[in-house]
Amino acid sequence: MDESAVIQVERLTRRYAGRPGYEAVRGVDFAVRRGELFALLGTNGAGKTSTLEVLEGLAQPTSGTVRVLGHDPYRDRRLVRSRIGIMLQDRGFAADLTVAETTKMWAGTLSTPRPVGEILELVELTSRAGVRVRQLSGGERQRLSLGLAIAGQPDLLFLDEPTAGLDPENRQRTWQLISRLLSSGTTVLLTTHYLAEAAELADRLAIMHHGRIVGLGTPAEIAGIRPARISFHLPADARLPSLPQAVATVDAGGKVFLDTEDLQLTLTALLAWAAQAGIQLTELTARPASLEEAFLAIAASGPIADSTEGAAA
Ligand SMILES: Nc1ncnc2c1ncn2[C@@H]1O[C@H](COP(=O)(O)OP(=O)(O)OP(=O)(O)O)[C@@H](O)[C@H]1O
Repeated sequence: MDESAVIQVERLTRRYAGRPGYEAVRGVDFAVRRGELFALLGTNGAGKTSTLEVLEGLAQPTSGTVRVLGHDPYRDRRLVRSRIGIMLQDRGFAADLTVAETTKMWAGTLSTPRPVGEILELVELTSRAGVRVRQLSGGERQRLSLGLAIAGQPDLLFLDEPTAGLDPENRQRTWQLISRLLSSGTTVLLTTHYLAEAAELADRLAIMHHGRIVGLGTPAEIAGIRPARISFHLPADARLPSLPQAVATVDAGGKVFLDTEDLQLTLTALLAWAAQAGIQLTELTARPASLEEAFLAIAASGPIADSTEGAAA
């Protein structure tokens, strides 16, 4: 066990009653370090929610060990609950209460709540304090939900799809709020379907696929499983030599793409050749693979063979 970890998950499995032999989570290991934002990504039905429910103390693992802030989140729920915040996707707000009343009511249930004014300030809802919840926009409602999640000054914050359905401007605003929380030392576990969100916010991330973790690392490390890409136009009479580590393709418009495992090596060779031959490479771009490309490659890989699938529970 890593004693410095805020969340420690070892060989976690989760099987649902009524689906004999079907494991939604199949031996998952990961640790979340103090102060980091760790994102859990996955294809649909990959097992993110099933994992999250165990971490939040809402369900027991079928097997394996989970520690949250040093405790078993299910058995020691009382100890853990006061130190975590959970932002739910669909919090059932009372539509007729105002923003301030909703926040005050929630803060009243907590042992060490922040003052209501501070909560509203943190999620930029001060000017909406007297507005009824039913009149809030989708973005404001999500920010209220975030406000309630941080009301108890949690050491650990669970954010389940915090920007689902938001427009780009509101998404950016929520990202800024989350970044601010991180800089104040809160540890965050985020699940999201927006890869750009994970790329922007996550220190490290895990990609789940069919109940397993199939990629774990920084966004750059995960993106690095796919080749980098160089693209350019060549003059019609030029012939490209063979370049180290590169696989070349040409599209119908004559644009050349070089996929490479070693961007620096291939690019250096390309530029040296062009300089020596006096060739102008127009519209030249070079970039590493994106998190999205890596994710799509993983998602396209299909189910992972597993001897427990279909076996008796
Ligand atoms: N209560 C349940 N009973 C039986 N099977 C379930 C139950 N909840 C989830 N499952 C199944 O377990 C698998 C994992 O589901 P889970 O909701 O954890 O995935 P997810 O990664 O959160 O998916 P999504 O991104 O689509 O929300 C899916 O095949 C799902 O149908």
